[in-house]
Order: sequence, then structure tokens, then C-alpha cells
Amino acid sequence: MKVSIIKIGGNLIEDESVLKKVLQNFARLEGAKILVHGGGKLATQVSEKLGIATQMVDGRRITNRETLDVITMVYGGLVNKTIVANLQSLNCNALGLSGADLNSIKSVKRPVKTHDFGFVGDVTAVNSEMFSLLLNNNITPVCCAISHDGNGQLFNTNADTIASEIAIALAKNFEVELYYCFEKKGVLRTIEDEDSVITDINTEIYQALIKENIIADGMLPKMQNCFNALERNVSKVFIGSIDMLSEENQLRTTITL
Ligand SMILES: Nc1ncnc2c1ncn2[C@@H]1O[C@H](COP(=O)(O)OP(=O)(O)O)[C@@H](O)[C@H]1O
Ligand SMILES: CC(=O)N[C@@H](CCC(=O)OP(=O)(O)O)C(=O)O
Repeated sequence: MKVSIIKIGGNLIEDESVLKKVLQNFARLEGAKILVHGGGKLATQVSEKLGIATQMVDGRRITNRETLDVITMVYGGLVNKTIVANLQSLNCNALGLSGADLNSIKSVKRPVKTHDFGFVGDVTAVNSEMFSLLLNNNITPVCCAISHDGNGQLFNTNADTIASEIAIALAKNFEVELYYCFEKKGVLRTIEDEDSVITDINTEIYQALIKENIIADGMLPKMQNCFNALERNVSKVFIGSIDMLSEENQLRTTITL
């Protein structure tokens, strides 16, 4: 059986009308599928409203107790439930999950090296039996960027990593395709030129693109997650816009080893 894992980034979640279109494309996708969502931008906005400062290091949010409360409310509550309700309206039988729900994703606190990230977890286990059970019953899991340690502690975990870890775990039993959807059509050669999509990137090209400063910021950890997934038996990995799910010949970046 084939399973498609779709991760949607923060810029697709922020705007209600964009999110609706994203979810229509997702709902139309045939076969077993899992949606993973971020929401980092929204968490930053809500933190600001509450007077909580945001600090990011290497694309990861430093998550103190107050920030953990915000991300739990925003990712686990507002964003996850809004997505599930919209998918239900599109006849997609969605079930919203944090990593604690059905023990879906376990993690340990990220070890302190140069920085203490606080309540940020590195994934240690994905409950693939549970995901299989849901998928075999035509239930579509909707996963947010929250994991847990099994002792009652929730952790913030980057959504790209949640998506690749689920993909890797399911690759043991399924043919898995991983789609990273964001606001651009793919990895761009010139960030201002929306159509300058680099259609194929392997590890060698990736290293060259880093040297040329073409790939930077959030794209660096995203691509690391892509290679990590491919190295651990995920069949196909793509980066592109949500249109890559529905339109043939749509520009997108295909990642290979
Ligand atoms: N070459 C590139 N092509 C496209 N985006 C790039 C590139 N280099 C850096 N980026 C940045 O990476 C961002 C995507 O990473 P991130 O914000 O982590 O994604 P997401 O919204 O999916 O969480 C883009 O919004 C863009 O600003
Ligand atoms: C530890 C960590 O940094 N977690 C991320 C999780 C959300 C996320 O990944 O959202 P996007 O996909 O929208 O960026 C964060 O809090 O920003």
C-alpha cells in the first residue's frame, strides 16, 4: 500500500482562504494519507500578543514553559482543530493528534550543547502500528508539531522533522511518499523569481547550492530532513507548492540521494 505524507508550512496556515484551498487539494488526494502541519508563524504572533518574546536558534524555537503553553494552544488546539473541522467538511475523515494522543510520537529533551532549547524534543519513537491501524480504517491522521516523553511532558518538535520521522517509521511497511508543501513552487535558484525552481537536487547539488548561498534559513533543516528520509527507505521526497498534489507537470523539486 502507498501512503502519502504531506507537510504544510506556516505560511499556508496563516491565511484562512489559502488554508481552505490547501485542504481542498489535500482532501482530493486519493489513497492513504497523513497531514502534518506547522504553525510557527502563528505561534510567534500569539506570543507577541501575550507579551512573550520569541527566540529562534538554527530554525528551532527556544521553548520555555510559557512558550510551551502557547504552542500547545496554537498547534494542538487552534490550528489542528481548524484543519480537522475543514477536512470533515470536505468528507475527509480526519483525526487530530498531538504526539501524546495514542502515544503517536515519543521524544526526549534535546540535549544541551551550545544552547538549551528548553521544552524541545528529539523524536525517539513513532507508533507505526497505530498509524497503520488508522490508515487501514480510512482515517486520516492530522499531526501537529508536538511530541511527548511518556512521563507526562509535552515537547515542541519541528513539523518538518515530525513528517520525516513518521515517513521513516511507515517506510518499514508501506511505500511512502513525502511532500513538503510551502508557499513557493519548490527550491528556487533565485528567491525573488517564483519560477526559478531547481527541479532535481541530490546530495552533491545540495552541497554546491549551500556554497553558492542559494539554500539558506529554514530550507537547510528541511533538506536535511529530506535526505534523512531517503536514506531510511522513504521512496520519494518532493518540495513544492500544494498544487504539486493535484496538477500534472506542476513545477516542484524532486530530492534524491
Ligand atoms: N533556495 C530557496 N528556495 C526556496 N526557499 C528558500 C530557499 N532558501 C531559503 N528559503 C527559505 O526557506 C523557507 C522555507 O523554510 P521554512 O520557513 O522552514 O518552511 P515552512 O514554511 O515549510 O516551515 C522559505 O520561506 C524561504 O524563505
Ligand atoms: C522546535 C521548533 O522549532 N518547533 C517549531 C514547530 C512548528 C513548525 O515547525 O512550524 P512551521 O512548519 O510552520 O515552521 C516551532 O515552534 O516553530
